[in-house]
Amino acid sequence: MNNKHVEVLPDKTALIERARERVLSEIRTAIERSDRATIALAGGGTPKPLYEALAKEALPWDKIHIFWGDERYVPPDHPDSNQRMAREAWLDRVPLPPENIHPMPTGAANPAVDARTYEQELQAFFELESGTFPKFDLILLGIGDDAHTASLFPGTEALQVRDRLVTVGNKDGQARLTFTVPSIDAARCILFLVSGAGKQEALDRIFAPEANPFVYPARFVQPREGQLWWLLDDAAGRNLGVG
Ligand SMILES: O=C1O[C@H](COP(=O)(O)O)[C@@H](O)[C@H](O)[C@H]1O
Repeated sequence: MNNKHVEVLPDKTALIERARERVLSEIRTAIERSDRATIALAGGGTPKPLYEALAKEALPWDKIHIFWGDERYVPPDHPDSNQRMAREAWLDRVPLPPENIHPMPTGAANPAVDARTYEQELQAFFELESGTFPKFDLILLGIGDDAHTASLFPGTEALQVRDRLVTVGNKDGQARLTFTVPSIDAARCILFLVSGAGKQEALDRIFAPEANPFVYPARFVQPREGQLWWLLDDAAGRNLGVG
């Protein structure tokens, strides 16, 4: 796959700085191409300093639309909410028009209903024909120690869903909302951020020539036409033999 780029940065500070550069470049390119930039965010701890760095940028915020690639099934003010983290670290600190923020809904008391609602929002926003997937300008992703990405967890039904944009993920019996594999793979650019020794083993399996993607779900991420970036810090990526 010649659209795959892997970089190992010396430490987390360098990783975040490189990610900031890449995100700004993708935003610039998208706005030049279509006068708007569509970005789907990751949750978890790794991207938080990136979001804090982006909050300091002067950008054409009215042209930037923010979505999420996955969400914990909790209210938006819950400490585990991916939306809450991104709002606190970034979105609430910049003049983004409220209508440019497109959180995953979690209020229906039924994750399948909320997944369907978000799917419809994406279909309307991207003006999608039935059976097609949105081309996000950028999808940010992380991985867990178990090689999950977004909320696509090992051995779960969500991994098999190919006819939906958004589905219900399952982390140890707890519902999540998540982009499906084809929704991720349709993006123009996918940027993984991975930090820390705890991710080393998972990365080794994700990058191995052969391993079961149902066990190591991040292996499913293989964009059809878009660019795939893996930015790793040394603690995570030192076994991979990448310069
Ligand atoms: O639960 C999640 O975990 C992954 C990885 O999170 P991290 O804390 O190890 O950075 C994240 O990418 C995903 O969006 C999130 O919901």
